[in-house]
Amino acid sequence: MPKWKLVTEFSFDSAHYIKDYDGPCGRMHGHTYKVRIEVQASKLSASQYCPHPVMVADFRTLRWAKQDVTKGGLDHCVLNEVMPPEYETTAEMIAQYIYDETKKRLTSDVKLKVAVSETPNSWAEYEDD
Ligand SMILES: Nc1nc2c(c(=O)[nH]1)N=C([C@H](O)[C@H](O)COP(=O)(O)OP(=O)(O)OP(=O)(O)O)CN2
Ligand SMILES: [Zn+2]
Repeated sequence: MPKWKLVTEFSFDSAHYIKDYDGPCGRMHGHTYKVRIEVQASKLSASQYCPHPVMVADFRTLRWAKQDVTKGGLDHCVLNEVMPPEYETTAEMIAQYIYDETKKRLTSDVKLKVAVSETPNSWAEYEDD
C-alpha cells in the first residue's frame, strides 16, 4: 500500500506557568516552543485551500499554531489563558492540545504525531493510536 509521510517544524513564543508547581516553573516565564508535526496517510485528499486530491494535509493547516494568538494560533500569548483548563501547560499537554486541535482539521484516515519542546534538550511527544 502506498504511504506518504509529511513532517513540518515551527516555533512560537509564549508565556506560561505550571499550576501548583513547587519551583521556578510555577512562576510566569516564557519559552520559544518548538513543534514537530508528523502525518501519514495512504491516500491524498482535497483541502481547505485546494479542491484537488493532491495532499495528505496542507502544510498551512498543520502549522496553524504558529500564527499569532489574535489569528487563532498560540504565538505571543499566555498559554494558561488560551488553552482550555483541562490541559495543563506542560510540554506533554501542549502537545496533546495541538494534537487534538490539529486532528479536527484533518480527514479521519490521517495518522498524526505531535512533539513539543520548551528547551533545546527536552521533547514531549503525543499520539493516539
Ligand atoms: N515532564 C516535564 N517536565 C517539566 C516541564 C514539562 O513541561 N514537562 N516543564 C518545566 C518548566 O516549564 C520549565 O520551564 C522547564 O524547566 P527546565 O527543564 O528546568 O529547563 P531549563 O532550561 O531551565 O533547564 P536547566 O537544566 O536548568 O538548564 C519543568 N519540567
Ligand atoms: Zn516552562
